[in-house]
Amino acid sequence: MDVKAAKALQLSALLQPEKIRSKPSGASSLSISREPHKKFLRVSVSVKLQPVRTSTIRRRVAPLEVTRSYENIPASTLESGTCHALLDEELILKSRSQEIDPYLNGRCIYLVGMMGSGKTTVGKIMAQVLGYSFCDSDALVEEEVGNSVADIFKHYGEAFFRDKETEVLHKLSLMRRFVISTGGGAVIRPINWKHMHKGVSVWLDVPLEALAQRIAAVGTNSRPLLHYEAGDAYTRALLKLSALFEERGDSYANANARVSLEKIAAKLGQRDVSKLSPTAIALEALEQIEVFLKEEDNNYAER
Ligand SMILES: Nc1ncnc2c1ncn2[C@@H]1O[C@H](COP(=O)(O)OP(=O)(O)O)[C@@H](O)[C@H]1O
Ligand SMILES: O=C(O)C1=C[C@@H](OP(=O)(O)O)[C@@H](O)[C@H](O)C1
Repeated sequence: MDVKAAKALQLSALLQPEKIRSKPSGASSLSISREPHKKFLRVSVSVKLQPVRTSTIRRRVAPLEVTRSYENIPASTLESGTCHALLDEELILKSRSQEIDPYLNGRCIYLVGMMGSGKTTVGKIMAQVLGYSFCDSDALVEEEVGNSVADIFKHYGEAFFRDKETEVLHKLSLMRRFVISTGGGAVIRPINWKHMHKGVSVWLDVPLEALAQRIAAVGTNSRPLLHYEAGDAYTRALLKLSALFEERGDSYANANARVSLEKIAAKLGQRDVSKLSPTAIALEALEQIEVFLKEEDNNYAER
């Protein structure tokens, strides 16, 4: 074991009671190994915590267990403390997911938002931490039609794609324990909301400039509505995204919870939303879901 790195990764520093509202049960382990070329580390951490009961819902409280392996971490990253932050986030995510689990009661989570808002990236993290399965409604349409989204738009048109999207959302509304990344345009049909309201919906609200940056970086091959023939990628994407948002902004606001990247950045004292990690966004999503679910629970109790 690398002693300097182990010191940098004191487990006690991870157990911040005010953040995770839990206390250690004593079971924790850490192993660190150095890759042969000496620059990279493999870190494996396992922490088991006994949560303190805070919710009003009666439930059995399971211990909180997080096991994470990080491959190819530069030793400098670990020693700088970045690793602490990653592991802290992991524990907080897990704690938050346990907090909302009994209120969710197996209902699916639907992520809505513009193209490139991070529904897939953030959704996978949420599914993992909640012990849910993840699925992407676009991928299900592609599977059913046997073509990529881009080819479906090209050969059959948008209306055909929208019908398939509605069919897929209907099927998903009969399922439990899924985090679903929906297509950016799924919000425009009221019938889709009828399906999505069977679960809990979350709007990932990302400033259009940040979206345009991401789209310009990955290209528009899989996003036919943003396709452009020529010109500056960022400007083209921003123009198209702005036009779409003009039509859809109100529909996204139908979601049960809203995750505003601008608000997260303000909370963290950051100026640039593009610096926010998908994990920090997933954490805010769980917090906003918790707010919605507790309000729903209170309204139910008052009736
Ligand atoms: N928080 C983030 N910071 C930086 N890039 C991100 C973030 N979230 C997603 N991305 C990147 O943006 C692109 C679109 O993300 P994706 O999850 O596919 O969005 P969506 O499913 O909403 O279309 C991907 O290349 C992804 O890696
Ligand atoms: O905004 C839209 O109308 C669309 C978004 C895409 O999904 P992502 O939001 O996952 O890119 C995909 O469903 C299709 O290209 C149409």
